[in-house]
This record gives sequence, C-alpha cells and structure tokens, in this order.
Amino acid sequence: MIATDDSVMLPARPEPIPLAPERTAVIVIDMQNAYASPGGYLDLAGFDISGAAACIQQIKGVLETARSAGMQVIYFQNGWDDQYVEAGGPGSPNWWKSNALKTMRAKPQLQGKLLARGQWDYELVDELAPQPGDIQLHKTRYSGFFNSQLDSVLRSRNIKNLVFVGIATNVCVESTLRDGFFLEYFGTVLEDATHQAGPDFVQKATLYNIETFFGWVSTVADFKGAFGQIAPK
Ligand SMILES: NC(=O)N/C=C\C(=O)O
Repeated sequence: MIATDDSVMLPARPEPIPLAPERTAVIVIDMQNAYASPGGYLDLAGFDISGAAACIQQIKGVLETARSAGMQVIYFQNGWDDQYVEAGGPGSPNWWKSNALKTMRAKPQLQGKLLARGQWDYELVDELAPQPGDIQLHKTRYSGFFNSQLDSVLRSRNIKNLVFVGIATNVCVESTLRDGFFLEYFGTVLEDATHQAGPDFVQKATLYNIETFFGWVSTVADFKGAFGQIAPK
C-alpha cells in the first residue's frame, strides 16, 4: 500500500487502505443497458437484474464524490462490432461461453442487437452519463485490462489504486480487479455499488475472494465518508 501526505484512509476489509485521490481511479464496469436495464442482455438471458436500479443510484453518488475529490473516473463498455468479428468465432472460448452470443443463437430475432456498438443494449444507462474529464474505454472480453488502453491510461497518470463499481461483480468486475492485481494495481470494490450475474452466493463468493486474495472490499457510505469533504487540488 502506498501512503502519501495526500492519502485518505478508506475503511475496508480486511483492513483500511490509504488512497490518494490523484493516484486513484474509479472504474465503472459496464453500466450499459445490457447489464442494468429491463430488456437488456442479462435480463433477456434470464439473469435477475432486480438489484441493478439500486446499484445505478449508488454509483451515481460514488461518481459525484469521486469527481469532486479530484479522482479520475473511467467508464468501460463491453461489446463488439455489429458483425461480431471482435467476439471471435467457434475458435474462441468467448463464442462458446458468452451468454449474449448464446442467447442470440437461441433467439435469432435478437441477432445484431445484444452488446453491439450502435445498439441501445450497448449504450450506458442514461442516469450515468459521463461528464467532461471522464474517460471512456471499450473492451471485448471480461477483463478491462485485456486488449484495452487501460494500463497505459493509468500509468501515464501515475494512478496506482482502482476503486471498482458496476455490473457484474463476479464476471467483469472480478476479472478486471484480478488482472489489475497481477499488474501491481491495488483494487478495492465498493460492494453495494456492484451487482452480480447469478444467485446471491456468487456475490458473496466474489467478495470473499477479493477480500482474502486479491484486494479490498468497502462500501459506498465509507467511500463518501472518506472522500466527501475533499476538494480537488
Ligand atoms: N459486465 C459483465 O460482468 N459481463 C458479464 C457477462 C457477459 O458479458 O456475458
């Protein structure tokens, strides 16, 4: 952990973590209609997204606090070109495991609609529109570090700490936090600003994994409490 004069202690499990706002980014994972809106991919594929609306409101509060404290906000959007070339064909495990691709194969009327750039499903939810100064990145696989600009964007800004919010905790949030761990980033997830794809136990399992092996777990209230009074430099 890197504590500087500017660091603020964020209460977290398994222990508080020092975060200097200028060395910290909030990573907003895939808050697209696909993952957070009724009629989006996860909903159509049969996942319970009833917790997504609350998650959106929590993230909104986190981003207001982060921006006013001078933290970089980075949005990810997950998906592919409209021909799904970037999704990979049968030679890619993504072609076999992606529930979006599987749903479209089962329901051909959805072909071209799910997670395709230019479609409603791919767009960020209206409530979380990026603000000037925020960075928007695209990814084609679960990890935000894979084949993306994330690492260079962070290194060029001397950012070492990542605070994660978004959907889904057990897939893209966890994948990105884990890859960040291997690249020497300190990852913290705000548990009540995330939502899982699957039963409740997968949320618990992911938080256990993060807290025990890969990073830290905190809450929206603790994040706001720690950074709510800070003015940007
Ligand atoms: N954003 C995510 O966590 N995505 C999870 C599943 C998928 O994209 O198929």
